[in-house]
Amino acid sequence: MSTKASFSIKNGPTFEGYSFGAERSVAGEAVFTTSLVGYPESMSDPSYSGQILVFTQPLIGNYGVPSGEARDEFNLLRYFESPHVHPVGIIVAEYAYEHSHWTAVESLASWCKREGVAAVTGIDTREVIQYLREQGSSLGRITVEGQAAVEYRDPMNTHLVEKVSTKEPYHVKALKPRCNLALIDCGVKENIVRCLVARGANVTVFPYDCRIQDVAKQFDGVFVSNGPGNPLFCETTVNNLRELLSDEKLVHLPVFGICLGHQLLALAVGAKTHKLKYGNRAHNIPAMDLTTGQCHITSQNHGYAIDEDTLPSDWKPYFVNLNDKSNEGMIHVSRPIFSTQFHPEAKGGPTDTEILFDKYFENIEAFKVKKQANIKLANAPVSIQVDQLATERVF
Ligand SMILES: NC(=O)CC[C@H](N)C(=O)O
Repeated sequence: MSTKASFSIKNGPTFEGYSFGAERSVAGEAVFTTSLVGYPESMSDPSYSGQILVFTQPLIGNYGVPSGEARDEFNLLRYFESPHVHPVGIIVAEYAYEHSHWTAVESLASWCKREGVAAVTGIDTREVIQYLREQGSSLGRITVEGQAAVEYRDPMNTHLVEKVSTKEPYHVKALKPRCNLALIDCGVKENIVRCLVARGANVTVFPYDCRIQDVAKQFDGVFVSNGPGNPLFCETTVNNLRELLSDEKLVHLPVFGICLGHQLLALAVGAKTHKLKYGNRAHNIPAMDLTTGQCHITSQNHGYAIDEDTLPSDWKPYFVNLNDKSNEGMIHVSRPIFSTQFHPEAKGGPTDTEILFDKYFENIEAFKVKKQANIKLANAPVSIQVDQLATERVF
C-alpha cells in the first residue's frame, strides 16, 4: 500500500489520502479547476506556480503524461506549456494507477516524482471544493505520513513572475515570417507563442522586467503574457507598459495581453485589480463579447480580476463573464490595443476565441501599412541581433 498523506485547508478540515507523487510535504494556495481534461497542460502552465491544484474531475491520470521533450516545427514544446510542473502539489479523488494513451511516455505519478511535486489521491474533492467555495481562496498543505507538517505559506505574497520568466531574451522564428513581435514573458504558455509564430510572427521573448518602451519601436506589435501571482507584484512591468502606452510615437502600435497580461495593461492605464473569492479555473466559462453580443466558451485560470469601473474613459470593457459578471477583457476606443482575462490560446480548453489572434494580426497588418506611409510613428530598424539570442527559455 502506498504511503499515507493528508491535505489540510488552513482554518478548515484535514482530508486523509495516499501519496502517489513525490513524498514531500508542501504548502501553497489551494485552488480548484473544474476542467475535465488537460492535466499535463494545466500542470505545466506557469500561472499555477506555488499553488496546490485540486481537480474536480474524479479520475485523473488515466491517459498518462506525454513527452516533455517532443518539439514541433517551431521548436516549441509539443505537449507541455513550459518545461516543468508549476503547482507544488495536486489533489485528486481517484488516481488511475494504470494509464493508456498513444502519446503517453510515463505515468502522472512518475512525472510528479521526477518534478518533486506532491500528489494525493483518495480525497473527497467534492467536499474540498464546497469548502473552498464557501470560505473562498484558502491556503493549504500536504503532509506525508512520518514527516513534519510545513508552515502554511501564501505564494501570492511573493514575486512569482520573477521566478518563472525567462532570464534572457530568446527568439522563435516563423516558417514564413510576415512580422516581428516583442513578447513580455511573465510566465508564458508555449501555445501562446505557437499561436503567434504559426500566424507568421518572428517572436522575440523578453524577460518580464525588460524596458519594452525602449525596444518596441523595432517591432510590429507587443504582446503581454499570462503569469502567476498577484498582478500588483509586477510594478516594473506595469511602469514600463505605462511609458510604452503614453509614447506618442507608438499610438498605432498593436498590443495584445492575455490573463496576467490583461491585468498588467489595466494597471498601466490606471485601473484597479482585486482578488476574486475563489477564482475561475475551468475550460467551459461563458464570456460575452460586448461588441457583438456573441457568447464564447472560454478556458480560464485566474484568481484576480480588474475592476472595470476604474477603467479610464478611452477604454471599454470588451468581454464579460456570464457566470459571475466579472470582467473578461478590455479594448481601447481608438487604438489597436485589447486584452482578455480568459485564454484564447486554450491548451487545454476550447479554441473558439483563437480568432482574437487573427484580430491582433489584422491590427499588425494595418500598422505595417501605416508604417510604410510613415504616419506619425516610430520606425526604427531592428538592432537586436536575434540570431545571437537563445532559441528557448533561459533559466
Ligand atoms: N493565468 C494567468 O495569467 C493568471 C493571472 C493571475 N496570476 C491571476 O491569478 O489572476
